[in-house]
Parts: sequence; structure tokens; C-alpha cells
Amino acid sequence: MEIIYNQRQRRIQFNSPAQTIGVAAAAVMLTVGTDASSVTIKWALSLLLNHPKVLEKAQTELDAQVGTERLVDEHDLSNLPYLHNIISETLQLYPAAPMLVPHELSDDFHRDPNVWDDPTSFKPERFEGLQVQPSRLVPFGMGRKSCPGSDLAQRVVGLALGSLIQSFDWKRIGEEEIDLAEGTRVSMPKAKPLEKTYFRN
Ligand code: HEM
Repeated sequence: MEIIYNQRQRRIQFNSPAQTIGVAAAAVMLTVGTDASSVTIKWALSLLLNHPKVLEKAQTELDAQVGTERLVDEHDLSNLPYLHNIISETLQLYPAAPMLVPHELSDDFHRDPNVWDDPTSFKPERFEGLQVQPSRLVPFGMGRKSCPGSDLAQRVVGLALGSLIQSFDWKRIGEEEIDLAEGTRVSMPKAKPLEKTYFRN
């Protein structure tokens, strides 16, 4: 591909309209991919705030595997199965890019009671011992057109979520549970923004 910088007009040109469309589409996908990852982190934190015992278990795993002197890094991820289970369960319940998959027939495929026991409950334990590969999760799509960013997304979400769990003791502001209503953008954000109080002893 030939990319030309047009100095007078101060803009980058591609040598065909098809290339321009291709590069624009890639930029959109990268933006949507980044958005999907950050939306997934917010859903995971919201679910953890509503399930303090799961949060405590994740913190215990991080403290045992990584310790309290440093933040989680990429090499630790393979030793943090429970953190992965939380991410898998979050993606099953709130897949961050449902509107990217126009060829999916059922909008509730990720909560199918024929596939998942008690599908609407947040139970990361259901993935225990399953060795789930990110690319095999339905929220990343299936087959040849499945998400090429699934591995990256799992790492980014794992590192960000792990660091947030390590660094703060997350608590809800009051007794009331976090509202888990779904918004309507492409990456299915939370309808209501996540508010929280947090501290780490
Ligand atoms: C939690 C985060 C993410 C989720 C849930 C997600 C989900 C999806 C889904 C459902 C598709 C459509 C698959 C299909 O058509 O069957 C898709 C496509 C795609 N995703 Fe992701 N994605 C995420 C993160 C990312 C990241 C981080 C990147 C890249 C940096 C990325 C790049 C792409 C690209 C380029 C496509 C289009 C593939 C094609 O049409 O051939 N995604 N993603």
C-alpha cells in the first residue's frame, strides 16, 4: 500500500478509494475494539461491586500469585484462572460488542439456558476447569469472521482489571446494588455510569 503525505493540504492520502475505505474501516474497528475493552472492564467492576465475595476471591488470588509489592504484569496472567473466569463470565453476560455481529440470530444466545446453568447469574465458578480459550468465547464471534483482537482484549482487560482489584478495595456507595441496565451504543455500555467509592488499606 502506498501512503502519501500531501504537504500543501497537510493530509495523508492513499493511492486508491478502496485503500482509504480499508484504512478508515480499520481505524473504526480499532476504536470499537478499544471501546469494547473499556466497556468490559466497567461491566466487570459493576458485577464485582454487586458480588463482594467474588471480588474478595479475586483479590485473594492476586495477593497469592502476584503479592502486594507490585502490580500484575503479562507473565502473571496465566497464573490467574479466577480473574480469567470473571472476564469470561462478564463477557457471557454483557458481551461488549453485540451489535457488531449482524449475522447472529438470537440476541440472547449468550444467556441460553440450554448451554448455561442458571445463565443470568454472575458465577465465574462455572468456568472452573474448562480452560476457555478467548477466541472460543461466543462474545468474540465465531469462525473466520471472529474478532482478531480477542487475545489482545483478554490481556488488556486482565491487566487493567487485575491492577484495579489490586490497588483498591472497591465498595458500593450505599446498600443499593449497581444498576446493570444495558445502554444502546455499538459496544453495549452500561445505561447508567459506574459510580463507586474505593480504598486500599
Ligand atoms: C472485549 C473486547 C472485544 C470484544 C467483546 C470484541 C468483539 C468482537 C465481535 C463480536 C466482532 C465481530 C465478529 C463477527 O463478525 O463474527 C469483532 C470483530 C472485530 N474486532 Fe473485536 N472485540 C473486542 C476487542 C477488540 C480489540 C481490542 C481489537 C483490536 C485492537 C478488535 C478488533 C476487531 C476487528 C478488526 C474486527 C473485525 C474482524 C472482521 O470483520 O474480519 N476487537 N470483535
